[in-house]
Amino acid sequence: MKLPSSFLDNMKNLLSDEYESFLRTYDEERAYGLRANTLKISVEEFLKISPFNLSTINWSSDGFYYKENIRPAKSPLYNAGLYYIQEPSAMAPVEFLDVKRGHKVLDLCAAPGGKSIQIASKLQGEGILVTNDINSNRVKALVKNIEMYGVKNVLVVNDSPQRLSKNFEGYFDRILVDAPCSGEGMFRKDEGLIKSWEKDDISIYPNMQKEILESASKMLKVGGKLVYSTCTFNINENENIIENFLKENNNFKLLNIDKNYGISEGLGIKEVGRLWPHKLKGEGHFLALLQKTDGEVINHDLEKANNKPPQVYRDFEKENMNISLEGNFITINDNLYLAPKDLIKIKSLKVVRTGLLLGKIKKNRFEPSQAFAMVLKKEDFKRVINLTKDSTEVIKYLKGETIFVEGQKGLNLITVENFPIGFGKLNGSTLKNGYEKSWRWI
Ligand SMILES: C[S@@+](CC[C@H](N)C(=O)[O-])C[C@H]1O[C@@H](n2cnc3c(N)ncnc32)[C@H](O)[C@@H]1O
Repeated sequence: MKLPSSFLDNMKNLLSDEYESFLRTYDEERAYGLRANTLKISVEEFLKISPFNLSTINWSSDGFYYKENIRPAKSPLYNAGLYYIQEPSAMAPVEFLDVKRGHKVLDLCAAPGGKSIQIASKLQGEGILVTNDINSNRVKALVKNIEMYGVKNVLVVNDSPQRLSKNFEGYFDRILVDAPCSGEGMFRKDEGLIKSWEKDDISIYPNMQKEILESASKMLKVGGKLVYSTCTFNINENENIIENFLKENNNFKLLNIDKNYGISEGLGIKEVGRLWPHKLKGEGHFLALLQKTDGEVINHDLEKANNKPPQVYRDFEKENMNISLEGNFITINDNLYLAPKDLIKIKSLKVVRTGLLLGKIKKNRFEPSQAFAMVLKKEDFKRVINLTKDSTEVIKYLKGETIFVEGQKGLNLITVENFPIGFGKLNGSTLKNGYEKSWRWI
């Protein structure tokens, strides 16, 4: 791997005695990780059905290393949203955010959504997750992941931190700022990033990070906690950002990150955490935990809750389901959503998902969405066709092909090893494939 000489000079300056040992990591295998999605499966149950050889990641409650030769995205269990593939050190920021059930949490720079899903699994369906990214292309991946992993209590937003801060002043218990950065910790994972690092002007990041953190801080409640993280080694994007922020915001204090599992002190700041590839099995991350100690307490106007769904939706439930959903139903452009509770009135923000997208209201019927299938349990649906993870049928289903199976006529929930992956309509033994087109295997 050919690393830019200016990068190596910077690292030598930062690491002095440790530089040689850091440099050697580029000749070693990188770390591969995945996290069980505890919204759908417990860690114990996951380990029972997982076909992979896994070992524990110490700083994560549900994260595991896997070996390079395994391709976990090629198992149908992945499409059931049972695990997320995530670089091991990227699992640390949410572990230190101290998210509790019922919290209101913001993930401000969220796409493609690995850390949002991790936050959602800590919330376990209680409270609310607002997940945002400014980049409209990357938001598409964020939406897909939110849906595939079965997150319901969510607002997906595609807007700027500044505009968000006008809506959510003093609203959140927890905020994650996983900031855009020069990505120096990603070189082993993606060599293409070395070229971008050389080509791009990385000096733009500190100002961008400063502005994002400033907007984020306005949205935190008094007493609330914020994690600022990056996947770069550059001190200007890490310790210096925090030092400068604390100088300008004396209503914030820095909390200590426990230095277990090979996590190190920061450069010149003891409280922050550094995950170095030469000190633990991970590609590298920086994280700082801040708490707001003082500020204005804001009361927000809440949206009217408990809107009823249209009758066609209730008819659909009666015909197909063993459960009936309760909550606040909202229709936007013929799309029916189950909105999160305690939603505040939103003014002029680009919201792409207001809770769970249940489906489309057509003239006199309701058509369920892929996202709806992904939040169900097999016992919620009247007709279920279960496929085994190693069957040719499940692969064909994921490719969008017609399959031939036994079952009851009508709309069926299709499951793999009893975990939902989508819908299909059975007529005789022919299953019309309902798997979302944009999710299909190619
Ligand atoms: C490090 S990545 C986030 C990774 C993500 N947290 C995850 O775990 O999957 C940083 C993200 O910040 C987004 N971004 C860049 N500028 C931003 C801004 N001003 N406000 C919000 N997001 C921004 C980028 O589009 C990018 O998706």
